[in-house]
Amino acid sequence: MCLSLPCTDKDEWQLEFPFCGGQKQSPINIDTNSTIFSHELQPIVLAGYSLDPSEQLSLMNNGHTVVLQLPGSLTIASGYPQEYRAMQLHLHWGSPEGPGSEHTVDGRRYDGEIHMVYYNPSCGSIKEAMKQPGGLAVLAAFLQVGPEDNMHYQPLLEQLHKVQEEGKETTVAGFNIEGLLPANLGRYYRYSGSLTTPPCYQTVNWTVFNWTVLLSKEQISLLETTLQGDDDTDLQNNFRLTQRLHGRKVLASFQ
Ligand SMILES: NS(=O)(=O)c1c(F)c(F)c(SCCc2ccc(C(=O)O)cc2)c(F)c1NC1CCCCCCC1
Ligand SMILES: [Zn+2]
Repeated sequence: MCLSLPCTDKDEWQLEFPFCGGQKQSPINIDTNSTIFSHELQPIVLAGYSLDPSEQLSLMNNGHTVVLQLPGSLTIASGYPQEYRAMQLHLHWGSPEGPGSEHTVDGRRYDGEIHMVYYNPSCGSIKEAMKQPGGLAVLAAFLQVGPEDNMHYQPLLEQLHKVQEEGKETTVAGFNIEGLLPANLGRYYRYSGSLTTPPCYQTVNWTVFNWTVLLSKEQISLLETTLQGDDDTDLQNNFRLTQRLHGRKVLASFQ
C-alpha cells in the first residue's frame, strides 16, 4: 500500500480509507482560466497570532511532515462565514531534485506549501468536526525560493535539527505565526475539498493564497534535507498528487 508520498494518481489509500477515492479530494490544480470571481470572498483577517515567547509550542516530526501545534485562541476573524479555531500547522516540500507543493497553479508546482489547519467549534469536538462538511478549514500558502532569508520562518527552521528523526518532538517559543503567511491575505482561491492524507475526509474548506511566501534557497534546502521519515529514509516529496475536480468550482477573491 502506498503510504509514502507522492502516491500514484490511482491512490492505493482508498483500499483502506474509502474517502480517499471520493469526488471532492485535495489537492487540486488551480486552472486560473476557470476560476470564478466572487465578491463575497472578503480578505482573511486573523486574530491572536502574535504569541508571547513565554508560550511553548510543540514541534514534532510525525514521519510525514513537521507539525507545530497551535493554540485554539488563534482564530480566523473574517473571510469565512463560520468560526474556525487553529489546530496545527505543517509543511509540504520536495527535494533537491524538484519542488513539493501540494496544490499547483496552471500546472506549476511551487517549492513548498504551508498548511494552517482549523476546526469549526460549533461542530463539537475536533474529532466530530473532522467528519462534518465545513468542519475543517485549511489556509494554504506556497513557499518559493527568493533572494534572502525569511526571518519569520527561523523560529521553526532553526529547531528542525532537534526533530530529525521520526517521532522526535521539541518546543518552540511563541512567535508571530501570521508572519508565516503572505503579506496580502486578500487575494485567494476557495474550494471545497479534503485532507490530503488518510482518512482524506471531504470536510475541508480550502483557502489557497495567490501571493506566495519567499524563503532563501538555504532555508528551502534545510527543509528538504534535514528530516527523516519511516525507517530513517529522507523525508522528502511529502505531497499528494493533484486530484480531479469532478465538477467542483474554484472561486477567486480577485479578478
Ligand atoms: N494536508 S493535511 O492537512 O491533510 C495533512 C497532511 F497532508 C499530512 F501529511 C499530515 S501528517 C500525516 C497524518 C498523521 C500521521 C501521524 C500523526 C501522528 O503520529 O500524530 C498525525 C497525523 C497531517 F497531519 C495533515 N493534517 C492533519 C490531518 C490528520 C488529522 C486531522 C487533523 C489535523 C490535520
Ligand atoms: Zn497539509
